[in-house]
Amino acid sequence: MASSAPAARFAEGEDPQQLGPDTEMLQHQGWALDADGMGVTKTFHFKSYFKAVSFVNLIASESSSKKHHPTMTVRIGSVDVHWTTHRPRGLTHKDITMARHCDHGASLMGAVDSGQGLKCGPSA
Ligand SMILES: C[C@H](O)[C@H](O)[C@H]1CNC2=NC(N)=NC(=O)C2=N1
Repeated sequence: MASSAPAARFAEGEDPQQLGPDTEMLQHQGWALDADGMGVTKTFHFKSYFKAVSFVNLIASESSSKKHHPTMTVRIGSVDVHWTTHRPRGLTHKDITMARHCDHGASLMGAVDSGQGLKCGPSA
């Protein structure tokens, strides 16, 4: 059989009944499950580098207060955000809540569709 979509793997102590539908909702909002099902990633696009960095700072601020931190890659007009929980290992309600916070923050920061972000380089 060809490779199929990954299944979410929730950390011990989480409620899959609750988090299953929540994860599907995130996938409808453009979040992709990691191949191992233990994390989610989304790329947010912006019209300027300053907006991209401002978005990172918005997420950093909430991360500090919630003590839950993403891996973020900043490019000239986009930011990749990855959420997973290291301990206990797997996807948790914290990842879901923070991913939603990212979607909210991105719209406050004026995120745009992928084709409309600032680009740099030979293919720009
Ligand atoms: C003690 C501290 O709260 C923990 O180490 C936190 C810090 N930030 C974290 N962030 C993420 N993404 N996963 C974690 O398991 C995690 N643990």
